[in-house]
Amino acid sequence: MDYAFGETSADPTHDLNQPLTVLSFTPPGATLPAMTEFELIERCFGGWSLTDPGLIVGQGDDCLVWQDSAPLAMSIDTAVSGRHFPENATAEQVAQRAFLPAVSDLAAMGADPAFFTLALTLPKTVDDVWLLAFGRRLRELAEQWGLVLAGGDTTSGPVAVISVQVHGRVQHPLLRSGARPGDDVWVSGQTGLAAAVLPNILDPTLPPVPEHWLAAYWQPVPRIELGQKLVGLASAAIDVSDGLAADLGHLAEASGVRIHVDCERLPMETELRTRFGEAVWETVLAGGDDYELAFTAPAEHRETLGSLGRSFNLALTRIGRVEAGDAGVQIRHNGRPLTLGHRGFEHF
Ligand SMILES: Nc1ncnc2c1ncn2[C@@H]1O[C@H](COP(=O)(O)OP(=O)(O)O)[C@@H](O)[C@H]1O
Ligand SMILES: Cc1ncc(C[n+]2csc(CCOP(=O)(O)OP(=O)(O)O)c2C)c(N)n1
Ligand SMILES: [Mg+2]
Repeated sequence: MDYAFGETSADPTHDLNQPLTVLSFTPPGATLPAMTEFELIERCFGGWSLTDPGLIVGQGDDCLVWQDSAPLAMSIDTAVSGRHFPENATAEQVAQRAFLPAVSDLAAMGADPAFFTLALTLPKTVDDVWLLAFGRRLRELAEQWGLVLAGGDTTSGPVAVISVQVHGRVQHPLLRSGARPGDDVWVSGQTGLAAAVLPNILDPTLPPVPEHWLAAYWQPVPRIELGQKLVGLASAAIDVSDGLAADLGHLAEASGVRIHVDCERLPMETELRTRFGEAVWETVLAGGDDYELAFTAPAEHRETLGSLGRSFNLALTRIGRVEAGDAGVQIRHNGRPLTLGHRGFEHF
């Protein structure tokens, strides 16, 4: 397979409706620039300005060594070409799709970003132009979200596979297991946009969709600040990667509770409803790739959560309630149980 990453552009958010231009790949058989693997890694991933006193030994040795005063939350996520991002994604888009969902796991735990490691498997056809663009965008994101690149691993392989392990400080982690009967169920922002736009991502000849739908897929916003503010308010939290119904299901099982969701309460822009009709419920509840936070909280915190959302200019919507009963999620639409064809993304 010819590996096709896209052209690099100065502004990765620019004109997301345009089809991606594919280029800048060394054709099979052509010679790569005379730079060794180590020189390339050093040029792309070395000398980043963001640093932290906790990093005692960084890139260049067999292990990194980190010392921290607080407990660290750690999570690893893998992004696979053709599975988590399309094969023709640009270098910048690949950086975004690999990094931002990983950071979202820190948000779900209420953790404060500290550092990350990066495991890269790349096809041999990747050239230095691609790698430099990938490194540049990753560096911007790392600075924006406050994660020091502390180490990693680079190999070749048949397709691009990028693993990002994130580490964040957390004294009182938000867990999936704290939901209690009587709690409210909340979600941040709006789910369904990234899933709604996936067909257009895979086939750019489809009619254009709103820019912010494309941005929801290409540049999800980890809810780091919200996660930290939820410590002490939320009883349980999870980030929505697979689908709202599936991820609330994980939370319900971990907490041993029954979660009821009212479709009428789900935050949803009119355009989504108009385009998808009745299929909208599956998009919003089972689409995935949202990276919003779903959480539970005692009813006494309703007002505080309302003003918290307003202070961030981020919708926080009460979408249901927690009850005692068999662990799981019950969805109701117009007072009747709604059965979805599926509840979220599954790899196998
Ligand atoms: N290959 C694995 N080895 C050990 N633990 C795993 C593995 N894959 C997933 N897990 C654990 O299962 C839990 C759920 O994983 P996952 O669905 O990937 O969570 P998330 O959506 O937060 O990334 C996590 O606690 C994770 O550490
Ligand atoms: C090209 C492409 N096809 C399909 C999807 C949809 N998709 C792939 S993985 C996934 C779920 C999230 O990924 P996963 O590896 O399960 O993340 P985790 O739950 O571990 O955070 C979704 C919705 C996508 N993002 N890109
Ligand atoms: Mg994971």
